[in-house]
Amino acid sequence: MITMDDIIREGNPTLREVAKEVPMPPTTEEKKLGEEMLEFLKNSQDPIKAEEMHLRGGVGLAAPQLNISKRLIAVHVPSNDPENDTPVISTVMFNPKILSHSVQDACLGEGEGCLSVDREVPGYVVRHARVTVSYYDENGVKHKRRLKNYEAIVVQHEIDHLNGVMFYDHINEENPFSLKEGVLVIE
Ligand SMILES: CC(C)(C)[C@H](NC(=O)Nc1cc(F)cc(F)c1)C(=O)N(CC(=O)NO)CC1CCCC1
Ligand SMILES: [Zn+2]
Repeated sequence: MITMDDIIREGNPTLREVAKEVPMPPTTEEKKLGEEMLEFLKNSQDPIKAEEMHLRGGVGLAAPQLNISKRLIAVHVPSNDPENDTPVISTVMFNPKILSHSVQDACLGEGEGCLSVDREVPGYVVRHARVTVSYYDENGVKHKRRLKNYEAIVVQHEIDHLNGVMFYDHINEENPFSLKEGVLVIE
């Protein structure tokens, strides 16, 4: 199973590569990788397992972070409502693609971090507020899904990893907390 030791950190050139499309349908090995990535996220959000395995609570993971330069991501975003056990999104996406996006932008009020970045990088990471993504599932079936708010941010953060982009590439160097008119701040 995947642990923090399998996650490469900034400085590893793989994080700056453009990952390769996965031919559909995925091979057994690629399907297994997707499942393990999702399992890592679930484990990382389980207090007992996270403590046992020294995992950072993760909501998304891209294959390049495992030094595998393939266009494959996993996202597991829990519901905000503590009463609700159903995650907002929990899926493996092969060859995810942003088909369209809102004019409106958004950012997380607390900025972003990254499982591959062992330091704080303060500043707003401005992204699209809403996106329509297409992707293939582990059976090679094509899906199209509209995402908004936090889950839209997570998927954009992971797709960035497939293009060699790190969250801090989006932060305004002159003024990390500058925001244009109309940008939605997600708390
Ligand atoms: C870098 C880290 C701080 C671990 C971040 N987690 C997170 O932001 N909060 C979190 C953790 C949980 F377990 C449950 C929960 F609802 C929220 C994260 O997983 N990522 C994913 C990543 O590094 N992918 O490559 C960074 C996030 C920043 C914005 C979107 C993803
Ligand atoms: Zn990341």
